[in-house]
Amino acid sequence: MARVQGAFLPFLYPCLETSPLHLGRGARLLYRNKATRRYQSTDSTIHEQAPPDHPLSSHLNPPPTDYGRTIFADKATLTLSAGSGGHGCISFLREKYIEAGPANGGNGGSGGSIYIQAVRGETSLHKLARRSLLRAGRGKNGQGKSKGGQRGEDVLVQVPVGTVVREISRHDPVAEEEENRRMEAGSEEGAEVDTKGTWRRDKWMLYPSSTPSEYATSKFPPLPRPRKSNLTLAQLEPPISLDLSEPMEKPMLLAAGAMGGLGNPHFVTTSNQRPKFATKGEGGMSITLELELKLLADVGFVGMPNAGKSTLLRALSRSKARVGDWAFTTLQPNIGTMVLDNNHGRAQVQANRASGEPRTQISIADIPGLIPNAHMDKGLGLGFLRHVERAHVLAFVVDLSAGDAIDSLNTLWNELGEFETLKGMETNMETESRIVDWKPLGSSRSSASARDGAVARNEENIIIEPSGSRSLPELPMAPISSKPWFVVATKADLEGTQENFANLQAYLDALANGTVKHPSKRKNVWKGPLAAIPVSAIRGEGVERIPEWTVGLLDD
Ligand SMILES: Nc1nc2c(ncn2[C@@H]2O[C@H](COP(=O)(O)OP(=O)(O)OP(=O)(O)O)[C@@H](O)[C@H]2O)c(=O)[nH]1
Ligand SMILES: [Mg+2]
Repeated sequence: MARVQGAFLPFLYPCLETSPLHLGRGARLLYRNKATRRYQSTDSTIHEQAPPDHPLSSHLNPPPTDYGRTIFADKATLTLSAGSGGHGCISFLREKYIEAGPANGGNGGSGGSIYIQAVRGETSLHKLARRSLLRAGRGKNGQGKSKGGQRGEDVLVQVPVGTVVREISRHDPVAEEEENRRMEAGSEEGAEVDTKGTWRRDKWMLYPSSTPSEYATSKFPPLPRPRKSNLTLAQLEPPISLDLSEPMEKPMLLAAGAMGGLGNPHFVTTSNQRPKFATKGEGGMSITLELELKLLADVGFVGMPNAGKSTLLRALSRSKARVGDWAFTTLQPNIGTMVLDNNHGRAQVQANRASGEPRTQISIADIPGLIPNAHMDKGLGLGFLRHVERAHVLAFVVDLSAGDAIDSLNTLWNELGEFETLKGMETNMETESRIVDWKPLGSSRSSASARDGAVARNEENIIIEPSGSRSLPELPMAPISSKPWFVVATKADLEGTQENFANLQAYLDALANGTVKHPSKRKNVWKGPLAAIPVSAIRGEGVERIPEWTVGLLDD
């Protein structure tokens, strides 16, 4: 590898550094503002140990190498596989003086089911996105002495509140078997399906010590109908489409485990008292789901690059978002959680007026910066606004030391307005493409039914297209301009920022009075109290007003 200039090394290759922080242990813990006194270090030698290029290194002014990557995903595609049933057992009673006792094989246990539950405390789908396949346990096989097999283990999928679940496809062996039987019965015009005497490897269990010749001669009864567990009644109707916007007390069943096979006592007849066969367990169903987080955070930060969004997030939460004195330090959204407590570890419970449940924390999304013409794909584009779009409240982070704050605010609003326009156009195009449904001559019926995921019979073959295998439509969202918002004016500690702040405040007052036009140039804008909160995130000053104001907006 070519040698890299020493000065760039810590920035480009943090992992190559011997000491990640250049700092002593005390420096890592130093946390100096009064609102966050809890983490303050007791190490008095701290400033002597800090290197000259980061003389005041702390949680809020960290060197660029001191950061933790947020592992975060707002989408996940997941295949859930319910447990298959255990096989039935072939066994006979054996006791003293009873040489050839009656059949006593137990039934197989049923497979594990899959449940889903929306819970508070989860903020991301990354754990599920990483797994991609979740399997419930298989039922155990039945045993001799009429012992039934054990049930398979259930799986509980816990997702954050605000997750939307949509089904992409499913494979249900029991339903398919039933469909096959129905089609066969239909083709023979109501004649009873005769499966007598046939042996199917996937359905029948055979007595281990029997010889092949015995099977060639032995008679099999008609195959029992595929069995479904009682739990399937509680199963959701396909295709699954859920909007889990409230925390759930009890889990909801997504896929019930399959039934176990029947033991050999089920096949005792007058002609065959000692049947040497049992049935295998049913196959478990599998469902492929798309999970998407509809609500990401309570507050979303919108600001230009280098405005101080990540520093503000660090000041409000224990986030380790990367901070650097250059544009586009943040390349991926950071989600932080601000605990509403009284600085002594006791939760300051605030009633959430909408649902009446207590609010103990606020989640914050910090996204990469926006620059003028971001909607023309300048900078990092507008893709990240997807995350802000899903916040309840927007906080515009404006740097008071970087030119006119009003101009910055207007630029940001302009980009949000353009984002909404682009989205509206996209939605219209999508709707149009759905309305115009091209059908080739003479195949109108087949294409219509294929759209619905039904069975489409072409001339030569049958196409079974899983419903929703095409890309799913975008989630409907409230327009950005209708969200409550406020401004956080940062870097208020720097010289000569007072005047800039005063102008900004006057502008917001004029906006609230209606003397100035809304900067987004949209119609249905949010009309509420507008505030500009001056803070110095790097010193942790003034930030305590942010949770207060946010809670007020969230509850209104
Ligand atoms: N003086 C002063 N400097 C600040 C303040 N807040 C942030 N900074 C500095 O501003 C620079 C940029 O801060 P970041 O938090 O990385 O800014 P950002 O908005 O996240 O930037 P991007 O992620 O690139 O969009 C850093 O050098 C911070 O130390 C503040 O309140 N006062
Ligand atoms: Mg940042």
